[in-house]
Amino acid sequence: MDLSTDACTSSPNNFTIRFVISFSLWLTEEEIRIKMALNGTSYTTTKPPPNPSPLRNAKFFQANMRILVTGGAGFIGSHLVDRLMQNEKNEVIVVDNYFTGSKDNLRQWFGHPRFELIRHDVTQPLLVEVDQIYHLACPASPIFYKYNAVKTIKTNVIGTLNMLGLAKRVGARILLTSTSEVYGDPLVHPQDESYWGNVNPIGVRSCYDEGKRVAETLMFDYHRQHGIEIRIARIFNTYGPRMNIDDGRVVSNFIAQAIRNEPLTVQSPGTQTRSFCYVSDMVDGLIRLMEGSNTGPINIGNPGEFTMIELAETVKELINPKVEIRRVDNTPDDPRQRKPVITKANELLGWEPKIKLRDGLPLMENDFRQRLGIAKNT
Ligand SMILES: NC(=O)c1ccc[n+]([C@@H]2O[C@H](COP(=O)([O-])OP(=O)(O)OC[C@H]3O[C@@H](n4cnc5c(N)ncnc54)[C@H](O)[C@@H]3O)[C@@H](O)[C@H]2O)c1
Ligand SMILES: O=C(O)[C@H]1O[C@H](OP(=O)(O)OP(=O)(O)OC[C@H]2O[C@@H](n3ccc(=O)[nH]c3=O)[C@H](O)[C@@H]2O)[C@H](O)[C@@H](O)[C@@H]1O
Repeated sequence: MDLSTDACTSSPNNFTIRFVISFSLWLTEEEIRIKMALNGTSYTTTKPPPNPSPLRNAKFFQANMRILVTGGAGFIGSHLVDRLMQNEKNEVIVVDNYFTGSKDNLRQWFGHPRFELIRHDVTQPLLVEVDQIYHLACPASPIFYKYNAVKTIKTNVIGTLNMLGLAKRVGARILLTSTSEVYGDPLVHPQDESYWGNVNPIGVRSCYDEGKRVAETLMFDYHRQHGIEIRIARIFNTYGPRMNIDDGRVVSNFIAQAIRNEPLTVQSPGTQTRSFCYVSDMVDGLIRLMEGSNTGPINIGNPGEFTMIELAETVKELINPKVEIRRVDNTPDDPRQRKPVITKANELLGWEPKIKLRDGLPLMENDFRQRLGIAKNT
């Protein structure tokens, strides 16, 4: 046993702790943790989950895995639910406050014995018995997350704290959908997970960027301090069917504009870049991350990088060659470039995106045409 825990000697508390560490042959987990902290080493072991609550068996249907999806009525969340529901050993509980999501996205599962939908705001505590938590709840479109900035940061901080508290109580594994926006307006290009970012802490986007950064911090603090099993995905711009038509994000804007024969609004300068991932690839990456053994953070995104002018030209070519491309003002703090390094996702999860932008855009066009009631060639 290493007795050289001399980091602090003055405080009586530390003296007592050292005494206990030195003279106890059977160290409790808490004692080992304190000893490691005094040594300056980090504590990353994972506690076994607590005994399942009797409530875990309260329903007549016994799934192998009970999975909570927060924000499950939203764009990515509803596609994730579809995929999880395909496995008949899964039971899925969705909680959502419908701020940017819609019950319509989950209509196909209403009445299914393995599915439950709860109207709930994650800034309030939640008591359910689950084995896994996919924590997505948070508005994602800049227009919507800026609309009530204080609520956005509460959702990111208090919401994540509540879900971590739930994970701790029931011993569930929790996955956070973080964002490439933790890299801010990156000074390193492309971005890998070791980059700490360049984020404005007091800007109009900070409720989201800094909110997600604190959410990541909370995840790692619960992991180190309480042994919670965590997974963090850093998602890069994702697109696909079910995005809100007037969502404000660039792909949904351009597709809706092209279908309605309205000018495509390229925000200045138009040379800013993004890398767009199709939603089915994203869901595949999230499930692999949850099921794998790595905590992350792991970038999940498609490294194909496009300027906004290139995106507008592609949408024009594929959807409406007659449409005008119009330059409009940008919003503050818009990141100038963004492209993920996905080596970690590839090596640790065996994941890479399959759908190219040119193949994904028409799939989204079909969904938008159906919802807008505008057929092709009219
Ligand atoms: N789509 C992307 O490009 C992208 C990129 C990076 C990160 N993400 C993250 O992925 C997650 C899902 O994004 P999305 O594109 O599906 O967005 P979305 O807006 O479609 O979905 C978010 C869902 O969360 C719900 N929600 C918001 N605040 C809530 C609260 N306080 N309590 C309960 N529910 C709440 C909304 O009603 C909605 O259903 C978000 O956490 C987002 O930050 C998305
Ligand atoms: O993937 C991410 O990490 C983040 O990506 C997006 O944030 P952002 O990239 O700013 O998304 P958009 O609003 O779609 O803007 C992308 C670019 O398109 C431009 N844009 C947007 C809308 C438009 O009509 N025209 C246009 O040129 C913007 O100026 C910006 O440069 C998401 O909305 C965030 O939730 C997410 O976390």
